[in-house]
Amino acid sequence: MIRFEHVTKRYADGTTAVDDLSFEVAEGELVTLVGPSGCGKTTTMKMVNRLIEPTEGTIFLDGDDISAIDPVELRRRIGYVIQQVGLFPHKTVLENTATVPHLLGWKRGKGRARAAELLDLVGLDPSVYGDRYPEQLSGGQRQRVGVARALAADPPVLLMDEPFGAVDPVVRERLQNEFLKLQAQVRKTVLFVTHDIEEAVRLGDRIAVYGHGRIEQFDSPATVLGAPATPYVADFVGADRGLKRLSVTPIEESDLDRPPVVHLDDTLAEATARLRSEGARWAVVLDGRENLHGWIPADTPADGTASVREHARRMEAWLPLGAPLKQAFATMLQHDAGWIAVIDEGGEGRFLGVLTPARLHEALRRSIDADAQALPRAEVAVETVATA
Ligand SMILES: Nc1ncnc2c1ncn2[C@@H]1O[C@H](COP(=O)(O)OP(=O)(O)OP(=O)(O)O)[C@@H](O)[C@H]1O
Repeated sequence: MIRFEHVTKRYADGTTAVDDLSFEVAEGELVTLVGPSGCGKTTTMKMVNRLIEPTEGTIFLDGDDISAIDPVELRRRIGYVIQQVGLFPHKTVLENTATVPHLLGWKRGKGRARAAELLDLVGLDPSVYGDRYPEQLSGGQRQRVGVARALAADPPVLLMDEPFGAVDPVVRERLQNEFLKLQAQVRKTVLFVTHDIEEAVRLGDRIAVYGHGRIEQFDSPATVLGAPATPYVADFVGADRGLKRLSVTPIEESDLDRPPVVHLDDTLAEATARLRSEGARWAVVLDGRENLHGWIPADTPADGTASVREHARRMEAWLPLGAPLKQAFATMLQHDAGWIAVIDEGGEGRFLGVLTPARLHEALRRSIDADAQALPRAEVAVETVATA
């Protein structure tokens, strides 16, 4: 979709910002460009929409050499989001979002309808925010308008230059999550510039780690973290890359423990007697369709006729299979839970098992070793020290 072939950019003062760069971004792929300040990320990005012209080499968009495409026509195919959102202060949020459809000569009604749809998509209710002016929004809300505006003409390609750089870490993480959900729906081809390795790892399908004017490594987040190609990359991703891996390592079925299970309609006396005989302190409670309901402690006092249903406790700490280990860890902390329930990814809610801190640790170590040994994670044996 976007292809760089031997692209070099030398500025008039002799600075080589980009040096013989070749890489490709596939359709629907999100590639993050990450590296320290001044390494050529923005220059790379601006060459794609011809805000900057390369000194040498060729850039292709969908197979077309962009130097042969009229820049105005080219920019219609490319949404652009930057850190200083650049909203028009005297226009409302809805008008700002409809800017590009307006420029494209869409009928006013159609442009506004599209703008309202997009505001909704980025989590801003158009009936609440549509008539506000940019100064009446928070920084995070302004960034969302910037994203909505870039998507308004439905361009196949999005260029995003530190779009979440100006907001605090909490809002930033929320915007990143929202953007990932949005991207899962719209599947644009995205080049995303950031100097934050955490952000690059969370968002990118692949990451291009920049050194000076060159790409040092172009790989999946897990590979960049697990097997940095050069000492420079290892240094850039940092000594805590084991921790960062938490965000890119999904919960797999083989990571789960299978504790005792009881059902809502079981009698309490039978259920607790069984748990005690198995030496279990608690059990997961499922409904008739094997979906997660909650949990019950083995020492729940049983009076004659009660069923599990009346004494089961709701389980708030759960995640779908495939969620990153980091989220599992955060969920444990948030709910002060010694384990979390893991359910079917498909959204049916079928209970699969539980993840404990020990198993989480093991999954992380296995994931790191798997990369080093180029093996699937489930096949890696790790030695663990028994704590019980
Ligand atoms: N117009 C210009 N004239 C001369 N040199 C420039 C110009 N624009 C950028 N540079 C230089 O080119 C190099 C790459 O700049 P670029 O903006 O692409 O880096 P970056 O990786 O995006 O940095 P940052 O993260 O700080 O935005 C830097 O050394 C910069 O000083």
